Amino acid sequence: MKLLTATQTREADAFTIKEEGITSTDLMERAARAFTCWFENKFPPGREVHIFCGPGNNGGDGLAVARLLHGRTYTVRLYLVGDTTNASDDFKVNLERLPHDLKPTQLAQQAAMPELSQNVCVIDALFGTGLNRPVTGFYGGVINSLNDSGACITSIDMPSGLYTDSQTPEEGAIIKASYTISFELPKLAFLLPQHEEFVGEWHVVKIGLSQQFLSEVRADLCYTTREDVQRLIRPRKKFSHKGIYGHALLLCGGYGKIGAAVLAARACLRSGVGLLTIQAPQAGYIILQTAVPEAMTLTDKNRRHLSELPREIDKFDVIGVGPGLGTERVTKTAIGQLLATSHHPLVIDADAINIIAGSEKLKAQLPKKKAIFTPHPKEFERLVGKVKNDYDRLQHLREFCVEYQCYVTLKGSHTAIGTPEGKVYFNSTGNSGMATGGTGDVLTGIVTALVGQAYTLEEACLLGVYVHGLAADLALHTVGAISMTASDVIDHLPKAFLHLTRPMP
Ligand SMILES: NC(=O)C1=CN([C@@H]2O[C@H](COP(=O)(O)OP(=O)(O)OC[C@H]3O[C@@H](n4cnc5c(N)ncnc54)[C@H](O)[C@@H]3O)[C@@H](O)[C@H]2O)[C@@H](O)CC1
Ligand SMILES: [K+]
Repeated sequence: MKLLTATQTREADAFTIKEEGITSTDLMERAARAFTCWFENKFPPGREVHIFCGPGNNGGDGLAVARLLHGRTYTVRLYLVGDTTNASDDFKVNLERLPHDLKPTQLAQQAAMPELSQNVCVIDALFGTGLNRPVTGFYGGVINSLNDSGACITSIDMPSGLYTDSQTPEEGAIIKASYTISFELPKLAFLLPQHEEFVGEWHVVKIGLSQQFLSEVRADLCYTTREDVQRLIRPRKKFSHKGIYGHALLLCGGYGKIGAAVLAARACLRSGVGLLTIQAPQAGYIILQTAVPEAMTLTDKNRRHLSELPREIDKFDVIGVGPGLGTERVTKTAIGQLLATSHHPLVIDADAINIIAGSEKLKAQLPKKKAIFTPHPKEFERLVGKVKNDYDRLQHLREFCVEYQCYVTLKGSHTAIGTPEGKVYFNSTGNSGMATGGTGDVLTGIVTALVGQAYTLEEACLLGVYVHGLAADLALHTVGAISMTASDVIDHLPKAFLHLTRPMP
């Protein structure tokens, strides 16, 4: 699914209106109905609902929603905020359409703000995608009062004051919504961690924007949905054998962190790899042979740390490297050797990222279009330097992927996958239970297995990250977020793959 900018959203609206031969007021009515339908399912009738409308079409939505909720036994209080004499045309049409027994209150100064108790619902229809400057002055004061009221705020389309696809200036006030109901598609702003307190829980409601426009519009940012990844999965063939599904090598584990190798290996095996070999320091031999009997284990000459590469390295289809390695000198040398000599696709995680991040020479040796980095935000900063905010991080992500012609899965609540072409895909699965040690090692194992099975690197990133989050979402039902461990995520991989290979409901 593509993510559109505010400008593209306006174009999509206009295209739809033209294509269907409807008026913009008709489209607004559709949006208002879709919002109202969500609202009615969430909040039982009889609730007191205070709706605050700004001067644009977002305010127009608010007026139409007020009319619809008023007709459905909610107690509606309606406020027109600021100067609405130059309001948008559709705002004016919907103002006219208000029933006689629903009289709006004009709010022109801060002192007129109503007292709101904590148990009322507030609908925020001040500004949507048409915001073109930071919200200050009177409107800023209104936003701050709404935030301070403690009432449950539901925002129409956007939390008012938040920019849709760029950094909101510091001085701008922003609504802190409990819920944000977005029309047709999510917005980039929803996917960035720094906006959590403003966006709250977000949902998308469909308003029937033109499918032709959406399929033809150029977008470098996407949001990966179940349909997107289901299209990628290749069913296994009846006459297949283990040789077809790739031989993966994991260079993982160090003294005290052999568990990381166990997790990566178990996840790799649960993700369909044909054969798996692990090269680990001697300290890991018995542990790995016992914990992961399906994998072959090669022992390093070093007792505690990785210090060498396997002799027959050419026979492997993919190499996953990093979890639990440590950054000893011998290990740095081995990683240097790997980048200097091997031509394999590489999945690079944890300490392997840290080692490469510290050396321009190693970065320059990265094989073009053959490396996938799987950093968490701190590891990513080691690669690219300190970032100022989430938009800056995204910019660095795109630049790094283009410069080094590599893939990066930047882990987070909506893991962002950067490609050598400068595209970014945001993931849609996963939950806070994954914020625990070892889940990254699991991702390394999954992505390594998929590359081994000859998925393209982009496909392996998209599918791997999605299925990793999906397994955690399924684990949520049995173990919950607090108790979830990395092993629980592995244990739910079979269900996750089953889920994806079943037809859509
Ligand atoms: N265009 C369409 O056909 C549709 C639009 N829809 C709604 O329309 C919204 C976009 O509407 P608009 O483009 O009219 O924009 P908005 O309603 O988001 O805001 C535009 C108005 O706010 C003013 N404004 C912007 N920034 C301000 C600031 N910082 N302080 C004070 N005033 C400020 C502008 O001068 C303008 O009057 C969407 O978010 C959505 O809610 C939906 O009804 C679906 C259909
Ligand atoms: K809004």
